[in-house]
Order: sequence, then structure tokens, then C-alpha cells
Amino acid sequence: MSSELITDSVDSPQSQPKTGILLVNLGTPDAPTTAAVKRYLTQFLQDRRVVDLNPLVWSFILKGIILPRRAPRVAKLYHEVWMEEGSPLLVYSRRQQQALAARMPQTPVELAMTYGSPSVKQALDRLQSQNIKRLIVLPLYPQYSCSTTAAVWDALSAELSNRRDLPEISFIRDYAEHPAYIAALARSVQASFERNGKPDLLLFSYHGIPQRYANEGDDYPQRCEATTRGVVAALGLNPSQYKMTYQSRFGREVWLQPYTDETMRLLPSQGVKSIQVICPGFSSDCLETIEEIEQQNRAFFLENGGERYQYIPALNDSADHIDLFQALVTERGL
Ligand SMILES: C=CC1=C(C)c2cc3[nH]c(cc4nc(cc5[nH]c(cc1n2)c(C)c5CCC(=O)O)C(CCC(=O)O)=C4C)c(C)c3C=C
Ligand SMILES: [Fe+2]
Ligand SMILES: [Fe+2]
Repeated sequence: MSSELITDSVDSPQSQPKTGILLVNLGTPDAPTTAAVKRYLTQFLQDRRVVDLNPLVWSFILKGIILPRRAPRVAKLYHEVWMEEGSPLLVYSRRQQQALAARMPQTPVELAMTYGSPSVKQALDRLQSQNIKRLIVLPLYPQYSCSTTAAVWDALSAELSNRRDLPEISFIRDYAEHPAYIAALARSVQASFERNGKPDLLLFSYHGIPQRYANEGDDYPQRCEATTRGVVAALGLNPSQYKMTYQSRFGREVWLQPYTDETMRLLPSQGVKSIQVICPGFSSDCLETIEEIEQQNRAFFLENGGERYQYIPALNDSADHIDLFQALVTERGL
């Protein structure tokens, strides 16, 4: 054996240990059917990071009351947005994984979902089979929340608790104010203004969380405000030209306000006739953007006197978005 081959197969003190990247998104049903939605929601809504009610009481309410009603209704909505290759959230997340992998051919890039598949276990198995010694974890949530980012942390640590050999881990908490993220959003809004004309109002709609989670220390609303501040500064908008709301509330508790749906119904009576809506909390288009924002909230606005409504798509697998991901992992020493 030549000495060249020997040094190639052994980590020399100078060579970097092999690094892998793990992208993690929320998860989505495997099919637009009641059974698949029930499976998905059972796992998702039993995570105490998401719903923190007494587990025994909540499990009883969830399985006995909520899922039998919600699963068939939501399955129909998934059916409406389903793409040829699958659920939009998974389709766009896969494209992001593939585009990032193409940018860095020496580095394994895997995708996992906190709930459903591909699971964190499957992704870690694939990375470990490639002998990675360092792991950069990028939760695909621009703004930290205990209900999303911390749930990624939990899923990862639960899975690692079964393994003997842990990699060195770098966990990206969020990128709400990252200059490349703000620039990508601002460019996407600017392109929409050029295509459709400048609207009366640019609405930033973020997924909500219970207000109580924020009161107990989740800085998610501050992280959303930071994103909005960055984008409006980049675009030079004044306060009368934009607004920020929270969507997708679930259950009876008070969630972050103002609510997107209520705002949408009110705006036309306040003189807003044309609106463009961006959802910067979603790294991929999914049920909550395509069905809830592009379809349902469009109807609320138009039925109440609004005239022009445009939804600005998520950054998905655009080159700007992949540039941002590349910058985030490179900053972690890749
Ligand atoms: C208590 C319930 C929920 C909290 C808290 C919550 C926070 C939260 N969610 C996202 C991103 C997404 N949520 C999506 C769907 C979705 N969310 C909830 C509930 C809570 N979310 C439910 C029940 C559902 C499923 C649909 C439904 O039954 O209405 C999705 C889309 C998934 C898809 O398959 O397309 C995303 C993405 C964030 C960012 C967030 C907190 C900041
Ligand atoms: Fe959600
Ligand atoms: Fe929704």
C-alpha cells in the first residue's frame, strides 16, 4: 500500500473531520387521506412542545374529539394542494436538500422531519453510514419557537440517546435577521411589486403560537418582528404601508394577535383595496400558505370589499434561498 493511500484513509491532525448537514422541517402526512392525516396529527399534536396540556387529558380529547372531526376535514384540504410528487412541504424541502447538496458535493446533506417521514432516525443513519464526525443542524424555521425549533432539538437528542458515538453538533437556532435572508425576502417582495404594482398594503403573516408560550419566555414574536423590521427597512416602507399578523390558530386559547383572518376581513373597510401577502415564517410553501393564505384568506379579503390580492410565494428552492442556507452552514465552519 502506498503511503498516499494510508494518509487518505486516516484523519491527519490537519484535515477537517467530515461534516454532514441535517435540514429539519416540521413533517406532513404521507398521503392526503383521513388515515394518514390522523397518523401525522397524532404524533405532531402529542408533542408537549406543541401542546403542553396534561398528557392524559389531552390524549383523551385529541383522540376522542379532535381527530375524528379534524382529520377528514384536513385530509380534503391536503388533497386540494397535493402535488404530483407529494405534499408541497416535502416536495419543496427535498428540492432544497438537493439544491444545497449540488452546491457542496463533498458534504452529505440529509433531510428529516420532526414528525412523520423521513424521520430523524433515518437521516442520522444515512449520515452516520457516511462516517461524519461533525453535524450542522439547520431547522428550516427562520424564527425560533419552542414549538418548532426546540422540538427539533428534542427529536434529535431523543434519537442520539440511543447511540454510542455522537458527532460534534452545531445547531442553528434561527436566522430571522440574517442579511442574506432579509435580502432574499426583500428581493422577492420587490419582484412582486414589479409584477403586480405596489399594493395599498404589504401584509406579513406569520404562523401563530399561544400567547402564553410567549409570556413564558418563547421569544418567537420578537424574532418575527426582527424579520419584518429588516425587510421593511430594506424596502424603505413606512408604517402605513405594511402590517404584521399571525395565522393558523388552533384551539381555544388566545394566540398571538392580530389574527390574519380577522385582519383580512377588516382591511377593506379601512380603505385597503389591494394587498400583497408574504409569509416569512414558512421556508416552504405548504398547507398553511397555499390553502390558508392563497385561497381561504383571499376569499375573506375579496368578499369584504377588497379588490386585488396577491400571495408572494415562500422562498422554497430559489437560488437566493439556497445561497442563504450555504451561507448559514459555511458560517458554522464548513
Ligand atoms: C398547538 C398547535 C400548533 C402550534 C403551536 C403550531 C406552531 C407552528 N407551526 C408551524 C408551521 C407549520 N404548521 C403546519 C400545520 C399545522 N400546525 C398545527 C398546529 C400548531 N402549529 C396543525 C394542527 C397543523 C396541521 C394542519 C391542520 O390540522 O390545521 C404546517 C404545514 C404542514 C403541512 O403539511 O403542510 C407548518 C409548516 C410554525 C412555524 C409554528 C410556530 C412558530
Ligand atoms: Fe403549525
Ligand atoms: Fe391552517
